[in-house]
Formats: sequence, structure tokens, C-alpha cells
Amino acid sequence: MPVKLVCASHTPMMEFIHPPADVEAKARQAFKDLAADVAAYDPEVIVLFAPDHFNGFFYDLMPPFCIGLRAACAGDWDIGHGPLNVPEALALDLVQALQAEDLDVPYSYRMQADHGFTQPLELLAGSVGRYPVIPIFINGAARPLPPCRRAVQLGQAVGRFLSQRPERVLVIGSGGLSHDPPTPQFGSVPPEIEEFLIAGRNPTPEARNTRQQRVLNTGRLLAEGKGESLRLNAEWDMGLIDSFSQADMDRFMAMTNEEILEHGGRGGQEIRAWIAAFACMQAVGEYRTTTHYYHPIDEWIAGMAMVSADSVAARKEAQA
Ligand SMILES: O=C(O)/C=C/c1cccc(O)c1O
Ligand SMILES: [Fe+2]
Repeated sequence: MPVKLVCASHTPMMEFIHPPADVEAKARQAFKDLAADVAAYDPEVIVLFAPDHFNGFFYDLMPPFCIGLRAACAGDWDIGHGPLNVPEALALDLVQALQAEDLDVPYSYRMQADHGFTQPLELLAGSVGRYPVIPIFINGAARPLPPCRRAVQLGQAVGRFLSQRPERVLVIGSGGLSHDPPTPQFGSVPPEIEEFLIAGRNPTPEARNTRQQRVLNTGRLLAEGKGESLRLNAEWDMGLIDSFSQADMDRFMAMTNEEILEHGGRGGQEIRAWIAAFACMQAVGEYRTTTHYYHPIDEWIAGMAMVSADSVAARKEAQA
């Protein structure tokens, strides 16, 4: 059972605001090249670890993780429409395999997948419905957040499950390295925003647009060196990529929310999706990474990175 990994930052701002043309062209080309790799690999199933941004998951019942047994696009930023192609029986088997390991992972028959899921599917897989996909939500926005070590443990358990399966699997981790978008924080916002954070599903187009304009404005200000967002942190980001390349799970087992916030900003907490994806890959076996792209892109509020990994065993087989 071959397993390949791609981890990539997401930024739903790509169609709305533009960095310098050469920067944008290189980022888009890197996504295209990776999409060609994915098409050549032709996965039989994708396991996608991704965060949500108060589009599908709210404080009325906020799980640390959630496996989608059925899922559809949340519709935010107009990325993706309709259902994801979830292999329901396989996703259910995964839930039960995790339960057998004493991991009480929540699951949903009506998961709303926001741009954390839909953008990598569109950019890397061609469309949200192109391949069967098991979406696994990892809370990276709603405090209190699950400790990073729980993301390691979840990822490893998913990897052990995949090791027993015959399918050709692509594992995707979706999320930013350093970035600090204006995601509201419960406890420091007015009551009406708290109410949105508790139960803001299916907003009106006007409410969605207002929210998106706020994010876009943050990107504009960041690019002008203004605003209150934490600056993108290339040094932190490169250090993370290095740790993933060395399969240094000890670092991620010990990583704290405070450390991430200080160096990577509010959005940096999304690193849990990469952590789970790499832990999954590590549980399958030894791997080698390739860094396809890194650039801190202010306009997109993204320490924008794309990294893939292939198992050493699969590489040897391919060379034989
Ligand atoms: O729509 C949002 O709330 C967040 C958007 C965003 C912008 C930039 C990088 C990201 O990872 C985001 O989720
Ligand atoms: Fe995000």
C-alpha cells in the first residue's frame, strides 16, 4: 500500500488580491507541478487533514478533530460546490480502527468543509470531487485548541490504519505556516460576534462578504507594512519544514500553543494539520521530503509552502 504526502499552505485570497506578478506566477506554477505529480500518482483515496475557520465548525459543539463520513463544501470564498466524494464505508472503518486504539474521534454525516479542505482539493486534485477523499478536521482556530501531541497521536493512528489497507493513498496536510489572519477570538469580541462563533453556520452572502473584505484588507495592510497582524516569519517556517523533513516528532509532541502564537501567529496554529499528516506518513514508514516552494506572501497572509514526501520503500521499488 503506497502512501504519498503533500502538505501545502492554503489561502482563499488567491483569486481576490495579487502579490507581485513573478511571486504569484511561481506559486501558481508550483501548485500546477504538484497537481501533475498527484495526477501521475493517481490516488485511490485522499486522506485530507485540514482546519476550519468558523465556516463548518462552531462553539455550539466544537470537537478537537472530526472525520467526515459525508461532507459538502461550505461555500466560503466561493471555492468548490456540492458534495465531497467521501468513501463512507472506508471512513467508517477508520473511525472504528481509531476507537479500537482508544482514540474517541468525533465523526459527522453532514460535515461542512471550508476552504481549508476545498482549496487544496481544487489546486492539487483538480476539483473537490475528483478523487475519493476522507476529510479529517483538526481544530486550529477555536481556543482551547487540542495540544499538538494529540495531532501527532491522531496522525500516527491514521497511518497505522492506512498501513493495513491496499489502496494507493495520498495524504494531504492543509494549512499555513506563519500567518495571522483576523480570525475573531472568543472572549475578546462583542456579544454578536460571540454568537456568530457559537452558531454562525450558513451566513448570508452579505455577512460572508463583510468577513472576507476584512481578511482582504488585512492582506493589503500587511503588504504595506501596516496593520496589527504579526509579520510572516520565514525563519520559523523554514525551521518547521526542516523538522518535518527530519521526522522530528519529538519537537511537535512538545510544541505549545504559546510558542506557535508567538512565532507563527493565530493562523500558525493550523500547523496541526501538517503535524498530523507527517505523523501519519511516519507511522507508515521512513520517508524523504521535497520542498517545492516557500515564499512569505504578505498579500495572501501566508507563509506559503509546499512540501511533498514519499516513502523510502516506494522510492526503492520505483528505482528497482
Ligand atoms: O477566511 C478566513 O477566515 C481565513 C482566511 C485565510 C487567509 C490566509 C491564510 C489562511 O490560512 C486563511 O485561512
Ligand atoms: Fe487557514
